[in-house]
Amino acid sequence: MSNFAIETVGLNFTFGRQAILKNLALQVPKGSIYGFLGPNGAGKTTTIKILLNLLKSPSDQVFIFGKEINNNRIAILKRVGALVEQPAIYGHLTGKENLVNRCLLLGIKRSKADEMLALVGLTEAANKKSKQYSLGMKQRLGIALALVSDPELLLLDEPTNGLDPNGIIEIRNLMIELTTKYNKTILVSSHLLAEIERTATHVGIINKGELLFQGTIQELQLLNKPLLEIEVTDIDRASMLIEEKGYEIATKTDAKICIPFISQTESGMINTLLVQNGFTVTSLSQQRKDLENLFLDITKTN
Ligand SMILES: Nc1ncnc2c1ncn2[C@@H]1O[C@H](COP(=O)(O)OP(=O)(O)OP(=O)(O)O)[C@@H](O)[C@H]1O
Repeated sequence: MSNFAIETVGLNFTFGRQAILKNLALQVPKGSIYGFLGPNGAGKTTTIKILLNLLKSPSDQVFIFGKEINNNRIAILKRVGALVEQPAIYGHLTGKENLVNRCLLLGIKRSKADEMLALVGLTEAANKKSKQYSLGMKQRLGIALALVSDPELLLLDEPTNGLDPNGIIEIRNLMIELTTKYNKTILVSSHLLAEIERTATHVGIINKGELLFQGTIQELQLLNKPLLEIEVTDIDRASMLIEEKGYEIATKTDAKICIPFISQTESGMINTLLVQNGFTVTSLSQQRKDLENLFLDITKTN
């Protein structure tokens, strides 16, 4: 029995002559929230469509619950729910009617609709026309629709795109609840490192169709160590002083110096050092790297 809900083995995919996915080896452990991270155009949606057999993969490259996808399409898809691009919602129907429709279609008892509304926090809006829903409510209804058949695996393509901070938190909490309380496995794509870091247990980073990193969130955090950003007068002389004292300069621009963050105490000591040597420190703050800088680090380490 495979411990992976999803496994791709050297997955290659082309659109015409353009290679979109190159030797992709995803391993999504059962019960995980797997953050599938990459910039626009990296190949996330294409991968998700392949995992749903909406795009056909070469044989023996995609396995869901240990079974090859092309040969076990129906059996696999029964166990998978998805939200890809826009959720398929009928705007003229209420949230509840949308869900009841889906229940009838799948031969599932209607009471499941109320259960799903409660799960995604839409009970109060159940009888409102879904075209009047906010974007966040529509996304939650989309997830509820994907959950009607009680799938073990949920594929969510950028579910927080365009949501306000509250909407993002609601989706985040829902994903955590679904894995911890209901034993689901979730693959969620995003182009935002900070967003993935908040929920994922595992991460895969894709760029131009290649998997640059795959591991646990702890392994990613080891790579993504925070920086101390120092805005100070006379940058060149200040950075010489910092280096003389044995600190490594990560980056330097005309406006600021970044060094690896060590501790609050150490940051205070650097501040004192600069001030005592006649520099004016205008800002001292801890920063996380963004996705682009993380890419540079990963490429360097590889
Ligand atoms: N139907 C198609 N025909 C040809 N090329 C396509 C098609 N769909 C996607 N592509 C190309 O495949 C590449 C990967 O696109 P994909 O949508 O998978 O990326 P993504 O990581 O999901 O990015 P985004 O966040 O922008 O959706 C892009 O270069 C895109 O232009």
